[in-house]
Amino acid sequence: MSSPRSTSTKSTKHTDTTDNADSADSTAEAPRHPVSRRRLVGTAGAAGAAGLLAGGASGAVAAEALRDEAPTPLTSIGANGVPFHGRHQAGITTPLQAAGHFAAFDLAPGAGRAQAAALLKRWSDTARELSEGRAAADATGSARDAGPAGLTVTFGFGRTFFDRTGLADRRPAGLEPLPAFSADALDARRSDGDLWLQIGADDALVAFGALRTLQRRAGDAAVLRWQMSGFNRTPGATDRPRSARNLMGQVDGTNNPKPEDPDFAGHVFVPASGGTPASGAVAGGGSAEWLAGGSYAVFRRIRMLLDTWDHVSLERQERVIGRRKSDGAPLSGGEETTPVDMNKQLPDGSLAIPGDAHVRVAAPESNGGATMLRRSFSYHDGYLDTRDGPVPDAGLLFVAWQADPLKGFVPVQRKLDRGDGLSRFLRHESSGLFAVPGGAAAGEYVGQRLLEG
Ligand SMILES: C=CC1=C(C)c2cc3[nH]c(cc4nc(cc5[nH]c(cc1n2)c(C)c5CCC(=O)O)C(CCC(=O)O)=C4C)c(C)c3C=C
Ligand SMILES: [Fe+2]
Repeated sequence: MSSPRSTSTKSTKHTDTTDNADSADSTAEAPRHPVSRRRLVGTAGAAGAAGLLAGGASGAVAAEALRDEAPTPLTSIGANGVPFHGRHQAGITTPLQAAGHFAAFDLAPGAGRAQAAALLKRWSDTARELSEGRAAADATGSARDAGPAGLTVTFGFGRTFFDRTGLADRRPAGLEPLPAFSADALDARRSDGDLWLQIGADDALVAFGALRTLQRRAGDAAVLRWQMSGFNRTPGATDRPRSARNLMGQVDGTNNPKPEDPDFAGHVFVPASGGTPASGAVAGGGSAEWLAGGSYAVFRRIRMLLDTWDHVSLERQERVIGRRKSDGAPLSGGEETTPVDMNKQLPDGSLAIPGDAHVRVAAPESNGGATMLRRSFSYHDGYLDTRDGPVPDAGLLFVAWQADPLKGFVPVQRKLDRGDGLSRFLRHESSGLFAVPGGAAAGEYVGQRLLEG
């Protein structure tokens, strides 16, 4: 995803770009790392701080103030907090974090609606406390000493959840199973699930602490079905905020819809009743009002055939995507953010963006306007033994967010399945489709409107 990340000097920066930022719970116990003045001095820069300390009487006062400061402040990354409460769950429009975990759970035999409700309440409380940086919520100790580091936890419901909880009549129409695609090589044991968690943080220990704590707090109600881990670039690793890169080396996320686009919410979030009927309705008609403000997540583990890719010339790699590898600029000219000119011809009359280039085949204009927000993590799970020797088990934990999978992922993947130059370098190995409820209001838990409505 491309959302540029801004740096901040505040202790709890609201990185989320939508309205989660207005609803942080201010009534609970204090976060474990309040801002300190030392941090503010630090923002003056090394030279400024050195000048202060060397500056005679006033320098001595400043030095004393620094010594008396407690606790030692966090860097801006550790101190960043993303509000848990809001109209939408955190982790959808939140800028990509450095570490990510995905996990699916099935309700335990005998667990039904009551157990699911208690579980979602437990998980929501834990996620809120962890995202506020409250040490007591971390059952592992692995996140001790750190701030929330931009932690987000996002919860989703799979198709089977509604059968297990006796809520089949409230299952939204958008949860119809995804069609089979010809390139699928899906592992059923690592696909689907009653419940889905997406965890992201800018610190690997914080992200792990959240995963493990939430898994433990599943208790007897749910059992882990599958779990996968991913990563992105660490914020601050580049000279300026830049789009992500994937493991093929491409700039990835450039042409994502932007929160400031007038139709962004319509593409990404399920409207209240009266909006698109298909996504916010139940299968037999009627409204799935509980999903208003929510979204649908399509999750795919897509392995990249990196050894094959690495043997392809740079020119060919760029034509497979339709963009330059160095800076992500379209092959039709300009820079990264220049709109792609699909009709541009080269002097020999051929198309600058080839007919099977990934960006041509995937673009909304090639798919009746189909639009999704891609927010993926790279993964590397070691090496696979093959006849040709070890090959990296690496690729993309692809996540697409949309108001309606039939107007986002499905038509685009159908098209890619048939005519995408990139697909011969990819293997889709696992898949899931989840209905992600809107965010919880203060005092509420995620999914309460479904489970208690
Ligand atoms: C079904 C949807 C998509 C899948 C699956 C998918 C996999 C995938 N994509 C890349 C790399 C890039 N994708 C880019 C653009 C792009 N991809 C999709 C959809 C899917 N990609 C869309 C809708 C778009 C935007 C098209 C447009 O409007 O221009 C790009 C270009 C940069 C960008 O805009 O993000 C790259 C690079 C990989 C490696 C991959 C599977 C592993
Ligand atoms: Fe793509």
